[in-house]
Amino acid sequence: MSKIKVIIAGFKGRMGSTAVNMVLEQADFELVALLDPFTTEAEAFGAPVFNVKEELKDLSADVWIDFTQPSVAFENTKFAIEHGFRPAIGTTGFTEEQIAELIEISRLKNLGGLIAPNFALGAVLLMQFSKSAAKYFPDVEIIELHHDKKMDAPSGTAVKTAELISENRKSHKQGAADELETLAGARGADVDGMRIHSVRLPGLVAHQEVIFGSLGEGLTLRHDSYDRVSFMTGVALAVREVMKVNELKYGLEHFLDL
Ligand SMILES: NC(=O)C1=CN([C@@H]2O[C@H](COP(=O)(O)OP(=O)(O)OC[C@H]3O[C@@H](n4cnc5c(N)ncnc54)[C@H](O)[C@@H]3O)[C@@H](O)[C@H]2O)C=CC1
Ligand SMILES: O=C(O)C1=N[C@H](C(=O)O)C[C@H](O)C1
Repeated sequence: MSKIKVIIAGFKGRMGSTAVNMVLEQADFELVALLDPFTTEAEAFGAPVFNVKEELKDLSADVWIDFTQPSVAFENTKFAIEHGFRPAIGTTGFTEEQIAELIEISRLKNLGGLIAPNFALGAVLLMQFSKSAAKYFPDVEIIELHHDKKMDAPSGTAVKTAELISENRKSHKQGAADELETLAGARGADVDGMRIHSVRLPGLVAHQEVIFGSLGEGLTLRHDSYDRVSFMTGVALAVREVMKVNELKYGLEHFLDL
């Protein structure tokens, strides 16, 4: 059987370098190219290194893994789809409109792919459990906690969690009707009246709590990524699964039996 040929964009970064190790460990994957603007290497890990994506346009490859940064993620994904590379995107910061546009382009191209705000299986379960709990606990706040080099806030995971909760929660403003913020931002970001709070501290990796409150009871769901290796089972799964579908999906749950 032929191997799945993989490109990694952002390979010098925290996630990209972890993904390189994962790809090299898979017998059915072949690393065919690496992309990162901030390196002078011509080759690394047996694969050619590129600094700009346009240099990859004639390459023969199956999957484009992307762990870059929010400001380039949309253009990278569009480029991958337009050149026949199935995207497996971990980079966050997409708008709803951008995701809809990319899905549309993937359908026109009949090309599978995935944008996954979180590849950790435990985080995907946390999001699904939160969606279920919201049916019975409509009052909820999301606290996401990350390392202090993170560029975007709120996290992609928190946004996706809020979207899933919204599917089961009637839109309403939480807290006191006459609540007053005496310090701007004290109540966090507002999504349909539920709140997202972003914590950034050295020492953290990626963590999220979803706190539900009701009459005389509370329910707290929490996931912790202590190490970036936590995301790799999901990335490997995505690389294999994007080969089997014909459009871009949003969320790793599309490839899991939940
Ligand atoms: N979906 C998931 O499970 C996870 C997603 N992430 C997301 O992945 C992204 C990367 O995170 P980190 O690795 O921590 O960041 P990082 O800053 O360590 O790495 C980003 C890398 O991308 C490179 N880069 C920047 N522009 C580029 C371009 N145009 N083409 C190719 N490479 C480019 C940078 O030089 C850097 O080496 C973030 O958006 C983060 O939120 C992070 C962890 C898990
Ligand atoms: O930047 C990170 O580190 C992470 N980003 C993703 C997000 O924004 O949700 C996934 C995970 O939380 C780690």
